[in-house]
Amino acid sequence: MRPLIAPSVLASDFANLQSEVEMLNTSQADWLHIDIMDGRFVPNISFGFPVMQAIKKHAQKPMDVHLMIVEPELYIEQFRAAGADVISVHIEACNHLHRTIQQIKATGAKAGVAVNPHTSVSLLDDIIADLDLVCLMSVNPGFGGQKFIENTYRKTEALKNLILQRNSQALIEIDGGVNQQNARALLDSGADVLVAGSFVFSAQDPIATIANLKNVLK
Ligand SMILES: O=C(CO)[C@@H](O)[C@H](O)COP(=O)(O)O
Repeated sequence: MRPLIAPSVLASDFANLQSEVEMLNTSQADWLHIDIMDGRFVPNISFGFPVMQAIKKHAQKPMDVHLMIVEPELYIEQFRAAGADVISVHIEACNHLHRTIQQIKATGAKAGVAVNPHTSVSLLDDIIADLDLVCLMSVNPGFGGQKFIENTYRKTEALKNLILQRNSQALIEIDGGVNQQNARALLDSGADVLVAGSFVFSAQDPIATIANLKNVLK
């Protein structure tokens, strides 16, 4: 049911990862958003396969994996084996995006493309029909806790139009700076999935915060 809520585990307490994942299991979160950073595509390093596998062991919800890495095609099968249900690669990181999307689908995972704030969604025109998800970055990727970029509303509308035009089934995911203030307007612009990291994990009551996001249209 729209919206899907995908808390970003990057903002969780890594020293208590099991209990954070168990908290998400009991919440109204739909997916767990997993940010993989390589220190090359983005100026930060997050975590890799062992941590993902540890999360998967306790997670009762699909893992939505956002690859902020160069040459993602080298690791798709490994991410799937580590428990990814949705795999998104950056358009800016792929020389052969169509091939990489087919590679993701061949593993049985859903295939997504992530788009940096400066990249026009018009570049997705010839791939949109093949996608399950487009992750629109509403901050520059690499860090949690950044300020939401307002141009995202316009971009979401443009992407929604493209999806309708091309008869695509792709969901629109918004990632970065999402909170209770902008959630409603994002959904009105066409968003389907809201990623929220610091807004959820720095809240006094993350379960209630997730519920409020989930029910923002009611
Ligand atoms: O991909 C990223 C950052 O690169 C995001 O998933 C952030 O982790 C979202 O965190 P908040 O902006 O909600 O704190």
